Amino acid sequence: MTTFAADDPDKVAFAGILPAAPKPYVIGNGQGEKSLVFDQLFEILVSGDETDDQYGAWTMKARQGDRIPAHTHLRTHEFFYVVDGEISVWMDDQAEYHTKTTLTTGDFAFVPANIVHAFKIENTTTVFGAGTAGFERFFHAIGQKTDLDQPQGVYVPDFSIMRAAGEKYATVFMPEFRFRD
Ligand SMILES: O=C(Oc1cc(O)cc(O)c1C(=O)O)c1ccc(O)c(O)c1
Repeated sequence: MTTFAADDPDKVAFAGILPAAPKPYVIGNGQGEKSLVFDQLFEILVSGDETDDQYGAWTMKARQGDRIPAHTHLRTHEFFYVVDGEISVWMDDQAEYHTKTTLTTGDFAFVPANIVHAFKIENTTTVFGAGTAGFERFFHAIGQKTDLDQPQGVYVPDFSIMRAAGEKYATVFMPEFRFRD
C-alpha cells in the first residue's frame, strides 16, 4: 500500500483524531474515525499513518443485515475477529478452496488478497478487523462520516463513488459471482 498524502480527501475530514505518526496513544470507546457504510458503523483505530504503512485496524458494528456482495482486494490481506455476535463469511479462491462459515463470538477469519469474499451479519455483531495499511480508509471513501456510537440508518454511496474507491483501494466488486457454498 502506498502512503496517502495528508490532504487525501479520505482522511482530511478526520484530521486530529489519530496522531498521524507512530507515537503511543489511547482512544476512548467510540472516539476513533467513524463512518457509516451502508448499515455498518466502521471506526478506524489505527491507520497506516501510525504504523509506518504496515497495517490498519478498525471495528465494525452492525445489526442483522443484507449480504455484503462478493468482492476481492487485490493487495489487502484482512481479517475478522468476532468480538460479539454472529456473522457468516463466504470465501472462494476460484480454484480449490471455498467455504461458508458462520462465525460467532471469539471466532476468527483471515481473508488474504485475491480471495473472493462476502459476508452477512446474522445478529447484532461487533467485529475487530485489521488489514494491510492504507486499506482502512476505504471505509471512509465509500461511507459517510458520523458521530454515531451504534449503527443506525443506512448510507448508500453512489455507484461512481464505489467505483472510484474500488480503483483507489484495489478492490474489485463482483456482484455476479456465485459462491459454491
Ligand atoms: O468486507 C468488509 O467490509 C466491507 C463492507 C462493506 O459494506 C462494503 C465493502 O466493500 C467492504 C469491503 O470491501 O471490505 C470487511 C472486511 C474485514 C473486516 O474485518 C470487516 O470488519 C469488514
